[in-house]
Amino acid sequence: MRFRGESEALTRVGNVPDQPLDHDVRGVLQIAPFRRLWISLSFSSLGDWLGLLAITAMAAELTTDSSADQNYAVAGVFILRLIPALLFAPIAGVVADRLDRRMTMVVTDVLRAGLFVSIPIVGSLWWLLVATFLIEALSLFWIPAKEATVPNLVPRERLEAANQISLVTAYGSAPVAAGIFTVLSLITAALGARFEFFVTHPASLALWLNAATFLFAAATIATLEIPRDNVERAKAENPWRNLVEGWKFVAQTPVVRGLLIGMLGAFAAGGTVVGLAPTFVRGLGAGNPGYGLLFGAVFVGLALGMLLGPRLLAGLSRRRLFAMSIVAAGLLLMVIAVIPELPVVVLFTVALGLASGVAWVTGYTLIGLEVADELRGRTFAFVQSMVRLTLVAVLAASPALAGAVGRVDFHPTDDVTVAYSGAAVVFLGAGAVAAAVGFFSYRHMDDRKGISLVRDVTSALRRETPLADPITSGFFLAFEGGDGAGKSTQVARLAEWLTARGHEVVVTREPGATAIGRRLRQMLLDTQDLGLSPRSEALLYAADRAQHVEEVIRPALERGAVVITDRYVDSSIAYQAAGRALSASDIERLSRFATRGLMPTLTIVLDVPPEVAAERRLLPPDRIESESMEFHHRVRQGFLDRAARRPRAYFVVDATKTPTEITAAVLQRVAQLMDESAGAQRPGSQQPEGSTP
Ligand SMILES: Nc1ncnc2c1ncn2[C@@H]1O[C@H](COP(=O)(O)OP(=O)(O)OP(=O)(O)O)[C@@H](O)[C@H]1O
Ligand SMILES: Cc1cn([C@H]2C[C@H](O)[C@@H](COP(=O)(O)O)O2)c(=O)[nH]c1=O
Repeated sequence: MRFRGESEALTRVGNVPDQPLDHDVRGVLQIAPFRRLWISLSFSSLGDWLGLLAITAMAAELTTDSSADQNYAVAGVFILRLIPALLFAPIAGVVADRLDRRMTMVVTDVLRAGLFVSIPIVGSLWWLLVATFLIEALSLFWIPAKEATVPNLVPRERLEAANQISLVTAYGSAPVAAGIFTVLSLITAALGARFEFFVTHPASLALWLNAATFLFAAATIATLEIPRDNVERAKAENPWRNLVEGWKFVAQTPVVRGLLIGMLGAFAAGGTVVGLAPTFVRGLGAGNPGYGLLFGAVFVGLALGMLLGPRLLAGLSRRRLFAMSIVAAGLLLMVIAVIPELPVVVLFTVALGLASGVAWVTGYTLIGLEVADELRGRTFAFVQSMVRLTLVAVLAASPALAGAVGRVDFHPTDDVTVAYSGAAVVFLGAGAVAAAVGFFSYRHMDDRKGISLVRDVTSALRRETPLADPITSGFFLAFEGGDGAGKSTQVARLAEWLTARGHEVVVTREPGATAIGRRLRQMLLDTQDLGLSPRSEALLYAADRAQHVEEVIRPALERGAVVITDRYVDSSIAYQAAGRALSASDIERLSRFATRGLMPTLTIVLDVPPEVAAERRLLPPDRIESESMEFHHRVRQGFLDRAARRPRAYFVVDATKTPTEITAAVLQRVAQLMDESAGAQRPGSQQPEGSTP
């Protein structure tokens, strides 16, 4: 089969979700199928941790010769847990995409249970190592099946909450497992007084309980219905092609590539911390207690990041949040490396964990949101195997690197020397690499180019309506000015000129370009005194604008048309803020809400003294035209002030000139703008930096 293009293989990309992401964890647990998957996951995770503790303990017990042999046996367990990822992860992805994911999870849970039961029964080191390898290989098939299932069970807006609870459960079950293991060890010791078996096999109870958790997990999802999309398409391929298609998809899709690179950078930095933390802490003069503190700090931060980060920045593009958190993690690691004070290091380590937690949960959410069901298993599996590969490489290389670097003395002044350990220097490098990777990832996958990141983050923190996705086609022009300035005349002339040059031109106006807008216009301009308050007036203009953008402007720009509007946001700032003396920032916020931040590329202001404009009037004045001259002077000043603040986005024309002179100036400016944009394809812009609607 031909490799399908990115657009087909990605689900609808929701950089700003239609509905805000819902982080109500209790709400997501009320979705019955997800709740069952989560219960199953909780038991499997508990089993995983318990299994790790029991197997490593038993490996040491089965090797009684010397402590060196015991260390090798335990290290062997860890290595055997990593190797299957390198061998089987790609196949596991194909299985997750082709086969029934529920069956995959049930079968792997049951087989893992059987293997755990067998370890104490066989009771030999070689079988323990073989079983460890097989268990890990089975987990590799279980993980992508589970990860790829979550998006099938919860609506898009709840996916992040589902990932948050899944990840927190997966890692939160570690201390629970440790507690259970301790209690079971005490029970085993007591049983050992009566049964010889428990003296020779002290980890058996833990391993059997562990087997029971896997059986329970399997039973929980045995009857779970998992809706699938396009699974037939994946099945129709031969498995080899499935595999190649998965790799191609990851390699050729910028967002997935960006995600992968970001995750690998983050894990490389994380691996460095894990590998070098003991030496680093020793360099700070703190021994094991300091190491424990640092270890705990990472996990506290991770939990906080997973739970709070995405909620705090709910309105921010997930791609941006992902890349930003990796950059932040890298920078924090650099700070940790250069500050030789344990309390400060612990504090920054919490922050580092927090940033990593955000990156982790966001990365998972992004894959779930953006990768189509039929490719999701392979994508998760690919990410998983690359992450493990990176971890192995970093864990192996970082101590050697730190050793090679050795102690570095830094002399800020002649009589002050600050000594950095090799570990600190490697931390510094790893942090710089992670920050650079995060930045690269940001550039690679940014879905809001042209929108200031600071602006996006601020509005997310303030819980403001997120700006809409940038429009990358069409051209958006607005005419503004007082009543009778000559806008309609110039709009018509410009439209004629552009049409003659082959553009699709949509001429529109405010208020009244839609059915709802026409009714609002009647209310707004009716000279009969309805007692309309300034605030109601502002809201009615904003309502007209929201409808206008949704129904007329956005669709036309998306078609690639040139939209020319006779009045837009600036009229509200000039009339309702300057004219009616309402707060300009209130009106700006209202307009931003109405337009989701869509602003013209160029606003042409026809400037004319109100007295001159009034003389041009042929019809009786409407409600607003009937306002006092002072009002109209404030309005004129309102337009001019706004244009003066952003001269590049405005073109002010002296509208006392003849219509022909004005047209010539307008055409020249528009032609110049279009020439400038020809290379860059400048669309209706999305609130360029520093602008407010
Ligand atoms: N530069 C000009 N000099 C003199 N008269 C003009 C000029 N431009 C337009 N006019 C005339 O002024 C009147 C108002 O023009 P036009 O309808 O284009 O203004 P407008 O800004 O759209 O008005 P409104 O805001 O009330 O809709 C028309 O009769 C038009 O022919
Ligand atoms: C969009 C907009 C308009 N107004 C005022 C300005 C004019 O007096 C009328 C519209 O009449 P026109 O003949 O179509 O120019 O409405 C306003 O006060 N606030 C606005 O946001």
